[in-house]
Amino acid sequence: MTRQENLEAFFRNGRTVILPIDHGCAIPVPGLENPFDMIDSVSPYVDGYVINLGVAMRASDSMAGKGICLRTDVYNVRTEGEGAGSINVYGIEEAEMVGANAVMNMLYPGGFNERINFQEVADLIRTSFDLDIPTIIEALPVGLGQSQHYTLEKVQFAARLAAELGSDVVKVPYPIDAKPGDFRRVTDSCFTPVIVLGGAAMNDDASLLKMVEDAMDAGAAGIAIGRNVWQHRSPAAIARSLAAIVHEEASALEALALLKEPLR
Ligand SMILES: O=C[C@H](O)COP(=O)(O)O
Repeated sequence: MTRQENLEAFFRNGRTVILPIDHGCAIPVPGLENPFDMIDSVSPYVDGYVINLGVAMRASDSMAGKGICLRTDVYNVRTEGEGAGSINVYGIEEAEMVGANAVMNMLYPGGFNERINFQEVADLIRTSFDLDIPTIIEALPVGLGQSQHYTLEKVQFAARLAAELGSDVVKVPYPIDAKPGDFRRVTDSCFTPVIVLGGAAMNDDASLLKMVEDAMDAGAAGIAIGRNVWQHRSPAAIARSLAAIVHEEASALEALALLKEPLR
């Protein structure tokens, strides 16, 4: 497949709903004990998955026709501590080996380890051209779980840095200080598609859906939301509501009402 064809595996009309279930390489994962059951249950509502090599090696039928993004770094928050950064352990060859359509790696501008991290990301992007497998760089100011640093100004810089380094798609947190419309500053200053992650489970459907509505209204190309889906009381129902906002231009209120409708 060409680089563009691989990228298009994740997008429908330029928009995407990706389910990341790669958290087992970084943080405890209550709710994700069986990643394959999770993949089966949300499959009708998502366009792709972010997974680690161990899951990718055991790909299930429900993943057929979906975009597969291989996580290339690892980070154990329990031993390293928050903000310690991650280590790049896999690359483009492993992605090809498991038939992935993209790779994902963290970028931590302002992190204590940024010199090594920037070089690892650059090396990954450079080698991605050898096999035409695109990169989705997850740009987090300072580090994973450092949400106090996820301000509009720092997220805007992080997104731009990822794009400048050559990422095909940039994934960022929704800024903690963004008012409706403010996220446009991030999407306007980033010349790649920008997708939004979810962070720790909010346990607040209305706030989650409003955040996604605001992000999409401000030019986001989609979402890669993990814990707020797979730790939800009904992962399939919340995935359906998120997909309604991203793909059908449902409002947050309509998506909230949809949560009460039975699943097919
Ligand atoms: O790869 C995982 C992402 O960081 C998104 O996951 P999250 O929505 O649980 O933050």
